[in-house]
Amino acid sequence: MAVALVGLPGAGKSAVGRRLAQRLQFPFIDSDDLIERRIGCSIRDYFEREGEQSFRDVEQTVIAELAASAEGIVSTGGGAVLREANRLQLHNHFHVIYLRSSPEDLFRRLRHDVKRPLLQVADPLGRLHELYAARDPLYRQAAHDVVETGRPSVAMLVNIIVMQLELAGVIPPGSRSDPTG
Ligand SMILES: Nc1ncnc2c1ncn2[C@@H]1O[C@H](COP(=O)(O)OP(=O)(O)OP(=O)(O)O)[C@@H](O)[C@H]1O
Ligand SMILES: O=C(O)C1=C[C@@H](O)[C@@H](O)[C@H](O)C1
Ligand SMILES: [Mg+2]
Repeated sequence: MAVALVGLPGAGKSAVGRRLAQRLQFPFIDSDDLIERRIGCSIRDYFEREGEQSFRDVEQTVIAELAASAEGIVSTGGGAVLREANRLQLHNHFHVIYLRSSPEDLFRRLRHDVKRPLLQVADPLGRLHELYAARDPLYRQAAHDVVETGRPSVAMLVNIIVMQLELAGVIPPGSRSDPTG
């Protein structure tokens, strides 16, 4: 069983992915964490030092490795779908869920964030609109399902995804009952 979450920065891939993995008792892997372990520094520092393309090369290697072992819940970096090779790896080896959020929702969640290098600009909302326009079609190409994240809480999103995974036959029926009530 392998599920990958894709979506823009702040869509909830890490937050939802971690809770989903706990609920289903599957391993949770955040591809950004794997990359940071490999490069030995923060992604933000690596962007500044080596540039985005070098980061994307490391990201592609990590995604290919994850696809080869495809297990558990993987939350991907926001730009993981930019390369076609990554979109194919993800689509072919995972059940991919696109957590779709509007630029306005993302801006509300991330306006105080300083960790996401692509948003450290004068007009982060404008930047989110650009990222959304460029990437929404790519997330849809990679994905098997789309989940709207605007209103539901993280806990509600986990319930929605568990239901979708059951309907898609990715997990057996009965996984839906929430042990926390
Ligand atoms: N549905 C939601 N409702 C309210 N807050 C949320 C929701 N989803 C995520 N958040 C909050 O928004 C912030 C960003 O979420 P998260 O780090 O999971 O995003 P991400 O998709 O992993 O981003 P990145 O691509 O940059 O890694 C976190 O503080 C998280 O708790
Ligand atoms: O949206 C992006 O391009 C990125 C999102 C983050 O998850 C990191 O993977 C990195 O900061 C790049
Ligand atoms: Mg994340």
